[in-house]
Amino acid sequence: MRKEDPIKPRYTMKENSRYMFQLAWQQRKSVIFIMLSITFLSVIVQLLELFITPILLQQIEMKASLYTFIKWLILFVLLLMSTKGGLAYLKTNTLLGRLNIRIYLISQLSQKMQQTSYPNLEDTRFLEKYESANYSVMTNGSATEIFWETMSKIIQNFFIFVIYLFLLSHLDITLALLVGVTAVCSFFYHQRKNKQAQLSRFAEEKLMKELNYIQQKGEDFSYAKDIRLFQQKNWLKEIYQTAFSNYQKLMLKKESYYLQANLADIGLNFVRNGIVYAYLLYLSMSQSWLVSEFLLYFLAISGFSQGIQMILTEMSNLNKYSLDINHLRDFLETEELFLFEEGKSLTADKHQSYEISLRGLSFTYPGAKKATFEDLNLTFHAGESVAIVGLNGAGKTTLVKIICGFLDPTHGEVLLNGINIKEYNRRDYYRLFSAVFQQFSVIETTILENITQGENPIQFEKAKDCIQLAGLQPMIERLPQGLSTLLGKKVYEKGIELSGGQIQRLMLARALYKEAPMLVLDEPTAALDPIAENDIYQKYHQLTKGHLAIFISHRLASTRFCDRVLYIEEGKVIEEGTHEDLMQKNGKYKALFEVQSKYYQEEVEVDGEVKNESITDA
Ligand SMILES: Nc1ncnc2c1ncn2[C@@H]1O[C@H](COP(=O)(O)OP(=O)(O)OP(=O)(O)O)[C@@H](O)[C@H]1O
Repeated sequence: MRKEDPIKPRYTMKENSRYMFQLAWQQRKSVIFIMLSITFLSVIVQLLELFITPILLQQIEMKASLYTFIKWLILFVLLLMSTKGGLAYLKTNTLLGRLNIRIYLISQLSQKMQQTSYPNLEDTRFLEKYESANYSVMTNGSATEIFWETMSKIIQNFFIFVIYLFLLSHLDITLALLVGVTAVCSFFYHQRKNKQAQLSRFAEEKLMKELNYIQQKGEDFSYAKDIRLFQQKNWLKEIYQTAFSNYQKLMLKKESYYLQANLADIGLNFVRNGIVYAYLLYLSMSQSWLVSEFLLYFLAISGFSQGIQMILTEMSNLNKYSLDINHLRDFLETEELFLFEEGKSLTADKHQSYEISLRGLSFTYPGAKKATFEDLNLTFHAGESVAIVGLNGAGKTTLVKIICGFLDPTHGEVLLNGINIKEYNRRDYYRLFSAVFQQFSVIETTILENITQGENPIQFEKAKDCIQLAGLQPMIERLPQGLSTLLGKKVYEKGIELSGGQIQRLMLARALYKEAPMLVLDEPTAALDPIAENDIYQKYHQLTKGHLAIFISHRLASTRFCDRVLYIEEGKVIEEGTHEDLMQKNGKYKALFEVQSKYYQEEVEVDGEVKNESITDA
């Protein structure tokens, strides 16, 4: 479990501020200029507001003419109107720029998630880092956007502080000191309470995650059937309410800290103002000031004290935002386990031969007590098709993840034509594989784009061939929009939902379109009916000739098309050979095959007649 109090931040407040300025300089320079202009105009407004009443009052005291009085009044009103108008304009104008910077950071986060070394995605600490980083870009009030407002307030109040200090030091330095010291005291108290409230931040994030999770699952279409059938409504509601009530308790505690800090502030202000104003009154009486003079100093004192407090409060806010920016940078700068651009480059060439060897390979999942593989030695020869079979949990998918370079072995190595794959740019290595995995990744866009994966220009003829081979053609012909039909209903109202088998065919078409030199299929036909499965495996057999192809399938009919079958049990290859070899061996493979073949009876309708036929005998 993560510690509540964050460890020493990697970057200081100054470094994070510089980071934000550099980012704005690269992405949107106007954000910096507008922030400085807002600061300048805010100082002007504040000074105008300070001087307007004392100067007008002074005109009355000096019995100035009505013309002079009105002249001053109009001057102030015009100045105030133009600066405030300018301020309003700039504040609206800066929003888009700030949003742009935040959106740029969101895209950086998303890219890191999409491209990070695969094991990171299974690492809880990395995922937690992502959650924390996300917090700093989530809304308009998040650190990376609000930073500019805070920075502007700090600079603005610093100028106000200097101007007022100059004004007050002319009057009496004790007064300036008194205001300064009391403001600093109240700041430190505030700071302590803020820190206590901040401590609940990680617990808050965790509870928010839980609440969002339940809410999302409740709205997720793929859960809709189970929720109804298993009557999960009340159960989900109960989980949500428990999390919500914990969240409420936490918020109440947090608010109580803020309340205590605010009450202390009010008390301290009261005492300070009492002392300071009494002293000011004493000075004004002993030195026979004009009312306008008294008013000017009175306003200057409250402005000065407010200025100091604002600087300190905004510095404390900046510190808080800096911690958030730290989380963001920490995540973006998380070291990669694999080599990417720094690795040797590779080009996917479908005419080249590729051989993959596993040497002394052991693999243990992080936190697992038992190794999934221990000292495994295997070679997948160029051009052969290999079937990996075995019972649930034997390690088939893990093996494929290691071969494809998603997981690195804990010990031993994976060699590509004799060279450790760790030396290559991992992104280039991925180009060598076409794959269909158990979990589908359909993007809600057109059928064609799902197959061609953003390739530009699209090779229409190749796409059509792949559709034909994957057996999607009859389905597409029935759709009025054909290949341009949109998939899914989350984004497009007119999108269509595909059946499990149709999605599997779509994934096959996508894998074929990629035309990579090696093919990996992890349960590629699980959602297909036996006739379609048989048909597809026959096609694979022709398609993969000359290419290394690795199949994982629980349907043992598929193994007959393969040059070699590996039967895996508890991370070890216990039987190996052709289908015929293993049948002759009379071992576990044969036993499994016989259990299955009983069910492989199909009814094939030929010319209107229904015939019984066993696929396994075909
Ligand atoms: N991310 C993970 N973290 C920890 N253990 C895992 C992880 N993924 C898989 N395992 C474990 O590793 C073992 C092998 O799993 P794997 O998915 O490779 O088996 P499989 O042969 O593909 O199973 P199936 O036929 O059910 O798909 C199992 O005991 C599984 O619980």
